[in-house]
Amino acid sequence: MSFLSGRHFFLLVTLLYLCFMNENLDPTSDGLNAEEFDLEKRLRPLSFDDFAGQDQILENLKVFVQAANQRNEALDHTLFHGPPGLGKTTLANILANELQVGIKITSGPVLDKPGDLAGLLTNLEERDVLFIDEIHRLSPIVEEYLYSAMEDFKIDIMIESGPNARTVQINLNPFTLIGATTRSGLLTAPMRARFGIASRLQYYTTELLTTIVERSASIFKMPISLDAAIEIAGRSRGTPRIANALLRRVRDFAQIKGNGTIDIEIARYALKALNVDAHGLDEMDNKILNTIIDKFKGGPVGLSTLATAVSESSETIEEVYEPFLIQEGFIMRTPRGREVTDKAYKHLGKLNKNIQGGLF
Ligand SMILES: Nc1ncnc2c1ncn2[C@@H]1O[C@H](COP(=O)(O)OP(=O)(O)OP(=O)(O)O)[C@@H](O)[C@H]1O
Ligand SMILES: [Mg+2]
Repeated sequence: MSFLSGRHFFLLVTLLYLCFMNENLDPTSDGLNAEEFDLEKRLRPLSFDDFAGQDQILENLKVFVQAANQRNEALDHTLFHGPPGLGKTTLANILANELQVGIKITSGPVLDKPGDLAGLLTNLEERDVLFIDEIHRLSPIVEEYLYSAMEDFKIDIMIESGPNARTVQINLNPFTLIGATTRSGLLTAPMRARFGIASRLQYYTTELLTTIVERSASIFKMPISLDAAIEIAGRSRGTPRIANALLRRVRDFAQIKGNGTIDIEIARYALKALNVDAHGLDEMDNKILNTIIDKFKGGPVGLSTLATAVSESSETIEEVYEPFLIQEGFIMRTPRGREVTDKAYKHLGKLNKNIQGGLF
């Protein structure tokens, strides 16, 4: 037994610990309860073919996956960024499926020590995917630890403690890191540079969301008319997650107050009862528009002033809320700041005093 010296024993224990450590996997990282999580899972597309929209991104990914499969190599590290609910987590899972490899899922805030990350990394098999959600929230020390793993597929682990402490380098299986973030502006430059593939997801058109609503309804075995699907899609803020959530609620109304079919009447009735905005704008969207109009005379107002006024961070406004409001023509970005459009006044039923002033 002389080969099992104290040092070797310590190393063995460390490795065993790393192998059995799974607590950082966080399947419900989107913060849903168990039932909603289960429904969400059933609706989540599993292959490229099930995934609607984001055509350019998908076309490229198909090529990269096919090439990696042919060469039997790990796919290059991939970053998905864009507002919540547009399909970043879904695409990470699809990539693992299409690569026919395993996926381990974790998120930035959960990994607070390099040891947590080491546990996940040493458990990856060749070509596996490690998905890190909210990757902008990794602590600097964990992030730095990730660099050599991503670049050279090597990590250093510390063995023993006190005066005998030393590091041992471990080779990892080649793997693919998939990162997702709603706040790409907060990613550090070295982190960003380590992703060979980076894609920004866009909001969905009403047509695309209509097909997503129809697909989800058929998974629920719930008959739905085309006009009802369009109505739900049009109020979903360009976001599949919201479309599916609205569909689930409308389905409840159809089951209890209707005849089990989703037609335009029950869809309108339900959406009214749910207080869903005609354009699908949410509370913060409306707060932003109201604030620019009421406190800043319609703008222009600087981003940080606006952020303070609505008690939200500038980055969140810029990366989560503003893109949709700009795309839908409710606000404009001017060199002097953010300005609401006439469409915003009309939407909120407010008088545009700037135009009135010019008339008299
Ligand atoms: N292109 C799509 N086609 C069909 N369904 C989609 C598509 N994109 C997203 N979905 C649906 O929307 C839900 C939310 O998507 P997902 O969880 O991938 O968003 P996300 O970008 O990871 O959001 P977050 O930033 O909040 O984590 C999925 O469960 C899936 O059902
Ligand atoms: Mg996600």
